[in-house]
Amino acid sequence: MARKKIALIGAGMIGGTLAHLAAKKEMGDVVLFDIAEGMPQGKALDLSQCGPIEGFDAKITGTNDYADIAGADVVIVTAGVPRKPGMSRDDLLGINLKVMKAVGEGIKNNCPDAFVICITNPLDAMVWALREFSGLPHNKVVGMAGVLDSARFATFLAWEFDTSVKDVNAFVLGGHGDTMVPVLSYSTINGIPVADMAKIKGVSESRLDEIVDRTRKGGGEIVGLLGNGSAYYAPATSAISMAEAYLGDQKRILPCAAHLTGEYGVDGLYVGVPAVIGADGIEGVVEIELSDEEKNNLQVSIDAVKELLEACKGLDSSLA
Ligand SMILES: NC(=O)C1=CN([C@@H]2O[C@H](COP(=O)(O)OP(=O)(O)OC[C@H]3O[C@@H](n4cnc5c(N)ncnc54)[C@H](O)[C@@H]3O)[C@@H](O)[C@H]2O)C=CC1
Ligand SMILES: O=C([O-])CC(=O)C(=O)O
Repeated sequence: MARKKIALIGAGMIGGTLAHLAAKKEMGDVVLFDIAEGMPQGKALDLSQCGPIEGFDAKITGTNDYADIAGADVVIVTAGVPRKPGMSRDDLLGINLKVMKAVGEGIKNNCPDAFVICITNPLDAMVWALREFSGLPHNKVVGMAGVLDSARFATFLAWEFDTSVKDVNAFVLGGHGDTMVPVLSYSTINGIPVADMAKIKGVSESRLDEIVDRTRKGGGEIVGLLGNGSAYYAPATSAISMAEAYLGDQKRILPCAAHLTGEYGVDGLYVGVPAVIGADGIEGVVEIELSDEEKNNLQVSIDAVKELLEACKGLDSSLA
């Protein structure tokens, strides 16, 4: 069987990390695309030279030509600009929307059968715009955020309960902004609801609220610490798990920005929900029961995403 082809659009911090992970896991041959000349070629050369040490068989190439992503099975998009301290993700909308237009056309013209994972921020608006510009089926274009946000939530819960992260199953719904909805009622420590574990361990409700708040602001915390750029190791790892679910037809239920057509009362938007990823891309959305408070919080997050889509339509009339 021929090797799969993974195209990475954007060869910056996340793009380079994605290339390394994809090669190390032998997911397929990797093409790193960027508009910066020389940079993707340089990273590809450097990463290729990990091969003899790590013992992976994967061809890694760098390019500035969209023709080289032809026939890709998976495309992961990180092209664009990250935020700086003091900025919100939404401040990136204008600049990254133009990038999505170019990337969407590149994908449409070269690999229209690919499964496309968008990472560029502001995520829920950019994945929607990328889908519009590329014209690919909605089930083949998805946004990565929920896996990352849930991993942050899980990390903080594991630290609080002094337990292995392997036993924590934490869950975040909604848009990838400060209004995201970490859902404690569906988060467990090896099946034990977090609320029960909190009682056992003497963790107060207000402490759990602090963990929820830290999760919501998890991206900003790292932006503030790095001083230049944003998180990249965990974002890349998250997207790789989604690509693996597709390539391996794993039917994993992963929180991701999926196109909704009525689920959760939402029509025509991309919002973070539990979605099944398999060989057909997004094969379904799982609708879970939420409390009134959780529903209200989700609505706030959905409204924030809607506002961003209106802003996109105002900036690019082809989206209106
Ligand atoms: N969805 C999520 O959970 C997360 C999203 N992000 C977002 O991911 C994006 C990328 O982050 P990093 O890799 O850290 O940024 P980076 O700045 O290191 O890399 C971005 C790359 O995109 C390239 N680029 C710019 N315009 C392009 C175009 N038209 N075509 C192709 N490439 C182009 C740049 O030359 C640069 O190499 C940012 O928008 C960031 O906010 C970051 C972390 C998590
Ligand atoms: O916070 C940012 O700008 C990058 C991002 O989306 C994250 O790390 O969650």
